[in-house]
Amino acid sequence: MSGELSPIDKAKFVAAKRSVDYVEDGMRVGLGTGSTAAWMVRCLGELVRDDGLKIKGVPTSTRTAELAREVGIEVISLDEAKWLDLTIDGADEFDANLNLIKGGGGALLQEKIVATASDQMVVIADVGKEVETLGAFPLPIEVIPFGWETTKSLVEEMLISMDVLGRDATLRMNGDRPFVTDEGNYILDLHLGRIGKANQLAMVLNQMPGVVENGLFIDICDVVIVGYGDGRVETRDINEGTVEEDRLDFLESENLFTDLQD
Ligand SMILES: O=C(CO)[C@H](O)[C@H](O)COP(=O)(O)O
Repeated sequence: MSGELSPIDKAKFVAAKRSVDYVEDGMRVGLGTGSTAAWMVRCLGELVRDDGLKIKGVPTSTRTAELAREVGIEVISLDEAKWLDLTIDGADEFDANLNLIKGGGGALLQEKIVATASDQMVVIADVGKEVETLGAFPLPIEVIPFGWETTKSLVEEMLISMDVLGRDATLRMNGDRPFVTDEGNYILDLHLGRIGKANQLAMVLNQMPGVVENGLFIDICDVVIVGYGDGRVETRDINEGTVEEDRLDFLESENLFTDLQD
């Protein structure tokens, strides 16, 4: 494949490219899922191939596992790794406290398990994912297929009782069939509009029978690397605030873009 990357893809790419600076020899690294995380996996693969970087990767989905193997990253399971130095993943939304909505790609369960088992979670995102209040992006929850319609009704009732703005839940589809996660579950997308008490909602959702996990990542993320379409990158660190602002030179990276897309 060839051709110009769109500004959003450039933004995703520069965030991904900067994130691999966090990876050191010998690390066990959680590998996220989604288009931004895929750039990061390819960048890591390049470092493994060309610079002899030695890492073990724990993928958060079968898709990411396939890509990681393809680009030459040694893949191990989370149980083999036991604990990770770092996880790098994308997000659908992030706010000023670095709380997130994740699961747009349907991998939220493994993503949350892997991120929680890591010393540090670094999120990579284009600037369009930044929000004042979480909730414009539909909140995914992973549910057991058994009785999913009953679970959906109970979730909707709970949203009414919590006075949440939007109450609609829709079953995520893959063509004319339900989308099925790597764990064999379904996804309900909650169209909330605005999530006032994200922590409370996350806890209530996870207490409901049939709900396996929700896509709110509260107090899990340490750093968000924000990419802009013009190549600028900002690093938002939970402890240090915005610590960095610079630009990745696209001209120098032109071959890399082409390589990565081929
Ligand atoms: O949570 C995720 C997958 O479950 C992704 O990280 C999220 O959907 C962002 O995807 P993209 O980088 O393609 O915009």
